[in-house]
Amino acid sequence: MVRRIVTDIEGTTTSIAFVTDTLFVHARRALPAFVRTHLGEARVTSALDAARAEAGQPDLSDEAVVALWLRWIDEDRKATSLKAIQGMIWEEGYHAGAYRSHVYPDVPGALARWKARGIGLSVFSSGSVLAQRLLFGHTIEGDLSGLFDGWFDTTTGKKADPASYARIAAALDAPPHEVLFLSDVKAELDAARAAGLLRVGLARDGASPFADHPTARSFDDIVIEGDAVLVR
Ligand SMILES: CSCCC(=O)C(=O)COP(=O)(O)O
Ligand SMILES: [Mg+2]
Repeated sequence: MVRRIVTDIEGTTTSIAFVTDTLFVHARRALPAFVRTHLGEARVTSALDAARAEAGQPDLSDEAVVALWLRWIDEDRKATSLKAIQGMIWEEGYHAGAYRSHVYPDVPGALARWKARGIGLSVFSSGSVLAQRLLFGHTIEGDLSGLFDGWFDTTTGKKADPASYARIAAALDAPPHEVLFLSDVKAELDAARAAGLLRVGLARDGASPFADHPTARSFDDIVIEGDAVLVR
């Protein structure tokens, strides 16, 4: 029986274009001034220190960390410290009404249907838990954040590491074979399978199907019948 669904965000619930062209562009533009303005706040100090640890360079100045973060944005590095500072910047953007997040049109209905059947819904994304809550709280389809009761980011582990999925299943108090993971990235689907989870790959916007994972073009293609997960 599928008791839990855990979904990725970028490329799965939400277009890659929204994340790269809106969120990453805004974070890149706002980052230097944000760090200057909020320097000394515990959460910013902690993100700066985490970046120094991730870089293995404990003596980096604050300005050097900002430069490093900008480079990591350009390289799409999923560094936990970068994701933490991006979440804080996006919070200001969402609250100022600068943007609302994209979700594919099939997402709200499918999530609501699954939840109504008693399936618990969680998120596993490289974006920080703050960024995840903000994204689903400010979508073009309204506030979807209340549909979820579990939020996991890279503080749980890397998305290509099977141990992360074992940890998530344990945190959700569900055996791995009763947890369905949805993602657009093969390495993540491979890792979820290695940990014993069910999985469906999403091939959005004309992407090629996965060779070795069941593939859906939209959440509406996913049919859950007892123990079985079928793709139409
Ligand atoms: C939580 S919104 C921003 C998502 C993000 O920063 C990112 O890098 C996308 O990662 P995902 O694991 O959702 O593909
Ligand atoms: Mg993704």
